[in-house]
Order: sequence, then C-alpha cells, then structure tokens
Amino acid sequence: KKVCHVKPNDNTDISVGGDNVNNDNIISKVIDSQYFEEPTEVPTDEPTDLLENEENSGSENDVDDGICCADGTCKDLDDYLTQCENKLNGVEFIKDSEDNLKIIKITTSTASVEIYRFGATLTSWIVDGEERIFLSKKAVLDGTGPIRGGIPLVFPQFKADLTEDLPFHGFARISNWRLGAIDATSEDRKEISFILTNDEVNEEYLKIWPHQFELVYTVTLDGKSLKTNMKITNTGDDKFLFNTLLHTYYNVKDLTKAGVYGLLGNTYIDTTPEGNYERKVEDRERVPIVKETDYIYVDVNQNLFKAQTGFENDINIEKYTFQDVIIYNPWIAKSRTLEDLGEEGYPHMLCVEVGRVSQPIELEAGSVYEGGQTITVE
Ligand SMILES: O=P(O)(O)OC[C@H]1O[C@H](O)[C@H](O)[C@@H](O)[C@@H]1O
Repeated sequence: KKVCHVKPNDNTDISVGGDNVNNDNIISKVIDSQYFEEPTEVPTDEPTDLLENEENSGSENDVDDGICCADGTCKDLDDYLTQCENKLNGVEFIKDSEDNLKIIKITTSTASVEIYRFGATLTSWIVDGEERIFLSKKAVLDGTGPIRGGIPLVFPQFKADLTEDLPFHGFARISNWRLGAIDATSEDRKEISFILTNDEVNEEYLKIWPHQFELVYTVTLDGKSLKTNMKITNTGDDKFLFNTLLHTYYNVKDLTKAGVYGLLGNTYIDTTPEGNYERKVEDRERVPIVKETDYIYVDVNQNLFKAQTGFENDINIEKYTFQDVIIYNPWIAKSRTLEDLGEEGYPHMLCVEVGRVSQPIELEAGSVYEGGQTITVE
C-alpha cells in the first residue's frame, strides 16, 4: 500500500460554524459532515505506510506543513515529489517547463481527473471514456487568471459581494495551493487534498481581507462518483465573513437536450439582464437551457439534482451543507464579452454550482465549516 499524507497540524476544535444558524441548522450540519466524513483508513498492519497518527506527531521527523511519505519520513513538497513520484499507483505529476508541479492526474479503473495546482481547479473528469467537465478551448492555463471551465473554487467572496477591492469570486481560484494528502491505495477509489492558508495567498489580498484561515479541498474519485469537499477553518482569533461555491462547469454534448431537475418550488434570484434580480419561484420540474441563464436558488432544502447534458447518461448531483444552487449559461451575447470562452464556447457548457452565496457565512475563531457535493454518472 502506498499512502502519502500531510501531518496533522493542530488541535482545532471541530465545531461547525454557520450563517444565521439556528439549532436545527447546526444539527443538520453536524449530521451532514459526520455522514460524509470519510477518514482515511490507517493500515494498522503496515504502520510505516502512513505517518498521520498521534504517535508520530512531535517526533524528530515532524516538519510543519510537511508531508509524510510512503518511505516513512516527513518531507517537504519537493522531496515529496521526488520520493513519491512514480510510486503512487494511478497518480501522475505533470510539471511545467521550469519543473514546477502544474497538474496532477489521477486514474482509477473507471475514471480519471486532472487538477491544476493553480486554484486547485479540477479541469477534467473522464468516466467510461467520456469527458464530463467542460474546459474552454480558450481557457488561460498559465496561472495568470482564473481557469474558464472545470471546477473553480469561489472563496472568500462571490462576485464582488464583500468588496470590489478583492478579485471577483475571491482569491482561492487564482492562488497556488499546496498539496495535502494523497491516498492511492485502492484501484477504484483515490483521494487527493489541496491546502490553501493565508500563508499562500498574495499579501495584497490579505490587506483587504485580513484573516487567518485554512482551506482543505478534497477530491475523491470513487467508481463513477466524484466528491469535492471544501473544509474551511478559521485559524485566527477573530470571526470572519465569507462565501464559497464549487463553480462546476459540466461538459455539454447537446445544449438542446440540457436541463436541470430538482429545483421545483424553490425561490431563485434571476440575475440575468432580463431578470433584473427579480425573485421568482421555480415552477418547472426541469429547467431547460434556452437563453441566458444565471439563477441563484436560495436556501434549497432539497439535496438531489440531476443535470442533463446531452450525453446518454445524466449526472446526479448530491450537495451537502451548502444551501444555494446556481444554474449558469452565458448564452450568445455574454459569451462574446468573455474572451476566454467566446461565442463558440457556450453551447458546450452548463454550470450547476453548489455553495453559499446568497448571504455571508460568519465563522467564529477556531470553527470549521464544511460542505460539498458528490456527482455521479448514472
Ligand atoms: O466569469 P466568471 O468570473 O468566471 O464568473 C462566471 C459566473 O459565475 C457565476 O455563475 C455567476 O452567477 C455569474 O454571474 C458569473 O458570470
């Protein structure tokens, strides 16, 4: 078995933070996060495979933010790449011309994903030979701007909702994340996590949003399912406000057959120019994509959705903790204004995004907020 794992870093209190939480909300969040928590199995018969355990912490080999490698020593990232590269079954490290880690490709017996270190943006999810995630042909992939397509991670703000002075949709999608843990022990199920803290973020942003935080983004490939989990910890001494979103772009084979099920009866804000931020109630069982669509469904209690993208098999989307859902397609006029998409791009994409954007989440010092989605090809 080959497992690389980051060392546990602190004694952070695992409580669940929340926005305007009442007791019911707290309970459901705790249940949700417990239910979806999938702790990495520690192979007790092979103790040196995995050093993320209590006994090891505090030993001489401990390196802050270090990575414990399969050979039983803690390494920094560069050593980690040297040590673990080619040792992890189904994990490929793709480097740029300057030998910096650029993309990680993970392959299981049924599926594969590609994730850029920049923004921890997942740009490909191939299941049974079919690409289910959209990546614009014009996407900027050199780290100079957000990637158009994939699953950009929105944090700490949605659009410019906290302040115009921070980047649109926040800085997480344009920051270089650290590698966290990789579990490549099984053929069918593999997991990788990425970490972003205030230490990795451009200090100019922190002058505007002066908070200490840790994001752990975990991607789990399991058969025909892909789980993306965002865990946000307030590591500072003061509470902060944030929004977050998994801005998933699905690959569309035939837009005339595209639609989303599961939103009937929910209130949404129509943020298209035509909709003018009007609040409406969804009266369609299936929302088709036939014009510019940019709807924010607010406080959606229902957790199961279905995205039709013109492929033979639909995609089931199951969200947890997150209360809001966005459906987005820029259509013709807006696409023309998006240089990295272009008019030819919009027929091939449909965003179904889960997160919390309709109001800020307040996170107390030491608290954790965790939410995500599991998407499954039927
Ligand atoms: O172009 P971006 O900055 O990536 O934003 C893309 C889109 O994100 C979300 O879906 C918002 O609801 C849209 O209003 C926005 O246009």
